[in-house]
Amino acid sequence: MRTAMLRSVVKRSSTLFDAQPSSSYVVRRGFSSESAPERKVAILGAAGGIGQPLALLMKLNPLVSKLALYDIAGTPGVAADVSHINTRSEVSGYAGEEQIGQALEGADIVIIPAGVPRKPGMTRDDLFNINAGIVKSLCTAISKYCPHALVNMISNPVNSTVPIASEVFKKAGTYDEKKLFGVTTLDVVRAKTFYAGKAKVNVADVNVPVVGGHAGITILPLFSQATPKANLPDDEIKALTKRTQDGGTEVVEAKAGKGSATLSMA
Ligand SMILES: NC(=O)C1=CN([C@@H]2O[C@H](COP(=O)(O)OP(=O)(O)OC[C@H]3O[C@@H](n4cnc5c(N)ncnc54)[C@H](O)[C@@H]3O)[C@@H](O)[C@H]2O)C=CC1
Ligand SMILES: O=C([O-])CC(=O)C(=O)O
Repeated sequence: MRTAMLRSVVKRSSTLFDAQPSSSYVVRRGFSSESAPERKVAILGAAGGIGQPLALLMKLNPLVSKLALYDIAGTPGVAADVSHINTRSEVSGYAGEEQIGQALEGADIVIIPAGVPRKPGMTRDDLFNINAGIVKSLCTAISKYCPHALVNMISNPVNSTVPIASEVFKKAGTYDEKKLFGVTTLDVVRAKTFYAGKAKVNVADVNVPVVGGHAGITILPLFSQATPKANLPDDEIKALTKRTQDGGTEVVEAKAGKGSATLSMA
């Protein structure tokens, strides 16, 4: 899904890498390829639990030519580390609000895992007050510096942060419903894994559509449409549905206060 999205992106110009790097951020040159198109990806919240493995995966993606890693702190170190991987993209680290413009300028895709994660006993909605403000300010910057970028919202509660982003973009006159995504792929990933285990089929062959939102009962895995067909009894379908809906809580509880899903998410 990520690859399909990246393939649909049109090249846009970027001036960032023509400039001399200042001492406050790092620019590391990667290996270039003549034939692959130029595409810049910016990760906002790149020093966090999701941001770091996501930065690694983006660095491994041959469709990415520039990777901008932005966070309030810690990104020069993450950028230095990831930049040593021998793939084509140039990696830059940006820390602090005064550098967000440089991080976003020319970005084709912006991925946002910035914000606080849940602790045991919390719902995703409990994150609203703090994450709403973070998302609002980041989306305001996106409107200003890369208004045409595809925006992938990971920060929770996704059911609310996506509407917040759309309102910010509408106010700025940059809203395009085809370019704003709430990232709920993890629900599909979980539904496939849990179904394969119950149905005793190869997980690589499994497809399970999931519709709705990204919190509790708003997550609707359609196991009736799952393939390969397995004719599981109703009680097993109910249990699979509940486990998929509660998958995030399962990880939050297992991590016991050290955050929520990061690796399966990235
Ligand atoms: N959509 C989904 O499927 C999932 C969403 N999440 C959500 O993703 C978010 C991040 O989770 P983690 O990476 O585990 O948290 P984390 O706390 O490990 O990392 C968050 C990062 O965001 C940064 N940050 C905070 N305010 C910022 C700002 N104004 N600008 C830029 N960066 C800022 C922090 O410095 C930190 O590095 C949480 O809200 C979590 O609930 C988590 C798992 C799955
Ligand atoms: O449950 C959480 O807080 C994180 C999340 O969205 C998930 O793992 O699906």
